[in-house]
Amino acid sequence: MTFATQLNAAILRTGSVTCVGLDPRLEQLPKPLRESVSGDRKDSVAAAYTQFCCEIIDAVAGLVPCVKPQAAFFEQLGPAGMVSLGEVISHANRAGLIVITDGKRNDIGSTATAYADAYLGSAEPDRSPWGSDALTVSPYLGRDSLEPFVEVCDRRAAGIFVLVKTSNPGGGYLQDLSVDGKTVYQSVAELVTELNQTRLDADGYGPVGAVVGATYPEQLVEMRKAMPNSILLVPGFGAQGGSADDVRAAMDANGAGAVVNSSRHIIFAHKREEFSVKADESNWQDAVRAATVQMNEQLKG
Ligand SMILES: O=C(O)c1cc(=O)[nH]c(=O)n1[C@@H]1O[C@H](COP(=O)(O)O)[C@@H](O)[C@H]1O
Repeated sequence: MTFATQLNAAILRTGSVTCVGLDPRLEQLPKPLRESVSGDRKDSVAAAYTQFCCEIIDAVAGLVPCVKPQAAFFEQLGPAGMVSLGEVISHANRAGLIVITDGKRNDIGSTATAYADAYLGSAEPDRSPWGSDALTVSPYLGRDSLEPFVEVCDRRAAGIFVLVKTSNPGGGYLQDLSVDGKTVYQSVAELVTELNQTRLDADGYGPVGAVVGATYPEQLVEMRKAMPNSILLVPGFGAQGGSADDVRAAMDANGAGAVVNSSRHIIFAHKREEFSVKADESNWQDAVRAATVQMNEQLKG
């Protein structure tokens, strides 16, 4: 089964398009985990990140189709953080969640192949060492930097999400530039659609997905039409201000074809007043679950 087929099936099975972003930050961890850390020792922080993310996975398994570990927060800890990232991905694999590793990688073709080999594919027999089902990828180096990823996607039933229109305020600096009568993000969308053409599943989706931010609802409508064969990864919901109304256009007629990411608003829900937890924050997982259910409901409504 291809990546797109699997992700759409998981969306329909769970009745959810929520993607839970795993972006751990030491200072925002719930008390019991913060207190388990000795000093600022990186291996101790990494152990807390592993426990935090694995318990989030246990709390949301069955409620959502996928999780998105953000590699940056693990890399920040050095080698111990990378071990933690590997453990978190494996735990999500075992919990039956689709894993989109957020690394925003890319390079010249031959190096891109190494990134693709490293990250893409969770299924035996040709499982990648990181074991993620998909990876976020930058298009900045051009078509021949994306093709190696797509070839590995073909071999390992994996997917990529190409940065098309990002959620950050400064993204337009390059993405909105006009060249030959179209913007850079529109040109990237055309390339994404082209790469999918010979690779469509029965529902018309290919392995090349696209990132389009919830913070640009008009462009989201435009990009849904421009990339009918791409699963959209829509970040920027919640903490960055994106609302359910802003992302409604991302989903197809079946309510699939897109996932909406929220990181801080779900994983640090113990800090939100509406999800009050005990003073010792020992039941922080209840807040994670409640915030996930709330987001699912908002996106259905
Ligand atoms: O590729 C991404 O996931 C991504 C693309 C983008 O345009 N904007 C964006 O915020 N992201 C990521 O999505 C997550 C958003 O986190 P929250 O703002 O806490 O929900 C972070 O891991 C970002 O790196």
